[in-house]
Amino acid sequence: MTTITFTYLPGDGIGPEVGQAAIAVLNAVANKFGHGLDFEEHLIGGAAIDAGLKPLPDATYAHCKATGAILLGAVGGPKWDHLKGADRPELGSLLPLRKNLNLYANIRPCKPYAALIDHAPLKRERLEGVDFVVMRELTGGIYFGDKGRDNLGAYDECRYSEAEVERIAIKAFDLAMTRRKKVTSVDKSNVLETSRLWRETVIKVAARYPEVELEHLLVDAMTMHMLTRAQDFDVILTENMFGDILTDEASVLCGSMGVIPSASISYGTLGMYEPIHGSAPDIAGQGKANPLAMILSAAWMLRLSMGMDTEAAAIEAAVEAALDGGHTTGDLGGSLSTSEVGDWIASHVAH
Ligand SMILES: NC(=O)c1ccc[n+]([C@@H]2O[C@H](COP(=O)([O-])OP(=O)(O)OC[C@H]3O[C@@H](n4cnc5c(N)ncnc54)[C@H](O)[C@@H]3O)[C@@H](O)[C@H]2O)c1
Ligand SMILES: CC(C)[C@H](C(=O)O)[C@@H](O)C(=O)O
Ligand SMILES: [Mg+2]
Repeated sequence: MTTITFTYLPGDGIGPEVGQAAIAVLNAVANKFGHGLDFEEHLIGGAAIDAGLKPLPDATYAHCKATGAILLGAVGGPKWDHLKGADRPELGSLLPLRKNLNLYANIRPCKPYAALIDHAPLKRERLEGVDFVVMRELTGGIYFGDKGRDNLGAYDECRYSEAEVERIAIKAFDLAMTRRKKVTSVDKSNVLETSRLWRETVIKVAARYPEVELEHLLVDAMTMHMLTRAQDFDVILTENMFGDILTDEASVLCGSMGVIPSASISYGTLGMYEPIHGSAPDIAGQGKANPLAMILSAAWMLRLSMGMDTEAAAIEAAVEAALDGGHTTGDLGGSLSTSEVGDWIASHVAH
């Protein structure tokens, strides 16, 4: 018997709500396919702080390292906003987890579901045929530079080494080779030196992939192109902060913040899987959160960390069926609660 083994980090706000829904679906997958399910739940972020621990407790980190497969809800929220630096949930837990596990490649897909196109705020012709993936660099750039306050004010240093740009560019070109063979690299090379290095390095890597078309766009213009000609993109390669911002924008194409999953990977099967959204304090505790991004993140964990393609596809088919049948939360026009959507998808997987 194969066992699905992972570390479960519900975190804060809606994290535990969407997490419960994903666990229900993973239970159904384990039953259906005759697998064992072996996970430990650990504290992270604000929940760890409230328990008198560090934002990333040693036991949490040790378990993540041991399983090498992590399913994370979200961290942070207004309750912990007064905290500074590494005492904050985001800086003290999520970022070190990504950095220390060297999860430098963050993959975020954008493919609007057919069932959502009619509900979308954008016109049908802007959405039909959209299918791109953002390859976001996750362990460098301004998030990880020196930051602080001095007598002049405040500063955040942004650094990239050529090696950091090269390895994420390779991931993007490798992915493009399995898709429509186009990479759009997004930078701010008209102003930033890190972006100039980014562009030079991407051009060097591109020379090794003669079949792949390479396009460069400046990030400000990209925010417009993403809404007006999203069909033109296949793999969008970008640095840490630009990727963060552009993928929240991409959620508008997909119908909601609650539908885009992500995988953070490096080499081998090590991976962390989390929705792109945050802890959504405005809807936390009300059963309103859409669990699809978390459920799809669990599917990616099965596929990428465990090689369970069939099991992942079964979850994705159930998500599609839920959308087709209107079994959704309010953000997608439905009337189900978070747990009801999770249970619907779990029972669809089971049959
Ligand atoms: N990976 C993470 O842990 C992560 C990611 C982003 C933000 N955050 C943190 O979350 C907190 C809140 O940040 P924010 O409000 O800017 O962003 P957010 O993503 O939490 O919420 C933005 C908007 O999207 C909605 N939304 C998000 N997820 C949803 C879902 N599953 N279903 C329906 N609606 C959903 C929210 O209600 C809100 O209106 C902050 O502390 C931030 O640092 C954490
Ligand atoms: C919470 C924050 C540090 C995080 C990021 O910016 O990477 C989040 O916005 C995300 O998209 O995963
Ligand atoms: Mg973000």
